[in-house]
Amino acid sequence: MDLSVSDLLLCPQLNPANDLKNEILVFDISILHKQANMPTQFLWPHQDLVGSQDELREPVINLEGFLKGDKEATVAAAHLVGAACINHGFFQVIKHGVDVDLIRAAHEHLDFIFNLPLAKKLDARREPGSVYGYSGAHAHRFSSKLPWKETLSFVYNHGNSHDLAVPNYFTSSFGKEFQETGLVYQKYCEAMEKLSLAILELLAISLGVERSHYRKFFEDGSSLMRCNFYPPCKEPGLTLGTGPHCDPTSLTILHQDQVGGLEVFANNQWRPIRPRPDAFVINLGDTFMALSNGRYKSCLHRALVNKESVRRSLAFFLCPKQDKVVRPPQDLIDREEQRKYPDFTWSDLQEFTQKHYRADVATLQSFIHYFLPTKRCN
Ligand SMILES: C=C1C[C@]23C[C@H]1CC[C@H]2[C@]1(C)CCC[C@@](C)(C(=O)O)[C@H]1[C@@H]3C(=O)O
Ligand SMILES: O=C(O)CCC(=O)C(=O)O
Ligand SMILES: [Fe+2]
Repeated sequence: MDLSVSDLLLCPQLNPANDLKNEILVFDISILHKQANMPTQFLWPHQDLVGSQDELREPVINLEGFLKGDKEATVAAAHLVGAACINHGFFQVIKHGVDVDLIRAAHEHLDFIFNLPLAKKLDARREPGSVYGYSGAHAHRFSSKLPWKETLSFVYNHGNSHDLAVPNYFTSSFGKEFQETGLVYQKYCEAMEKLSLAILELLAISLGVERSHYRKFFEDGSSLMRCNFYPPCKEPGLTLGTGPHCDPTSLTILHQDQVGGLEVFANNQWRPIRPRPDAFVINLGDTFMALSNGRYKSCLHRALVNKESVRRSLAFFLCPKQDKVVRPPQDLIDREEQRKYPDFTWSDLQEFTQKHYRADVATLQSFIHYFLPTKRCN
């Protein structure tokens, strides 16, 4: 159900996810590089730009023993995961079992996509209200605080290695010469699904919940894969590659290159994350925070850009099946005094972020406060 303009006007805090007020800017780096000043659409408020050099000392968790079934290693890993998630919802994992050649291929094919002529990329542009497709700075959605990045997002259906949605997306969007790219990302997403379901076991163990509870909740899900391409920027201190936000999704597995720029808000300051070539970055999102009844934190993070080099990251956003009701496990509710969040579906929250609200630091609160009651009225 689309909120009417009057609904949006009644809720001033709602910032329509599509707030275009003037002609659409095209994110064409070959032109933007020649401009003397940063276009105003890319300027961010000072409070979003301040930072520190105090790197976050997040846990870097070795998964080898856990993945081999070692009981002691499993308990130790679950403990480290729990401590990180109570604090800021962010950790890194090493010895994760994902083939290093597959990771390298996923990064190489990312360049094949973003090095295409702009017209070809724009042919695959996201449709309004859809999270899938190519986007240049989200210039077709927003008219201010544009992120200095190009993105490509596509869906991955869990549990079926014969599902051709990913390869078909690439050949239908970019031509049959991208069949290999589609196969690389199909395999990459399968590896992300396997790793995320394993991490969900550690999360369940750390919450004292039946070990397979969350794994079962997500195994028939459809996740979102996103390739991020951050071009160099002449005035990196005036803009952001990705603005401050919590992922509305459940669990994010991110592989970043060695350029650096990812930051997490912890202990009341922005903390740079040191890239590790052998690690995946893991952060919780809003939907998992609700599934933990608020025990674990949705990680507040952002991405900076720099003057010298392109930065690339691969983000796998774990999502449940669209119509699954997001509700904490009963024994967690029984142990807590009260529910922190009402029931909702991922479909409703995703629709909210694509049609009514630009995901930011307060997405879940805004969704529950302004969108759910409206939905319930009909
Ligand atoms: C459900 C989603 C919306 C975004 C992609 C996934 C999970 C992260 C979200 C996002 C990255 C948060 C920051 C703002 C955003 C607009 C972006 O910079 O891309 C968000 C994504 C989106 O709405 O496309
Ligand atoms: O590129 C990064 O390091 C972070 C990107 C991110 O947070 C996102 O795409 O949700
Ligand atoms: Fe994010």
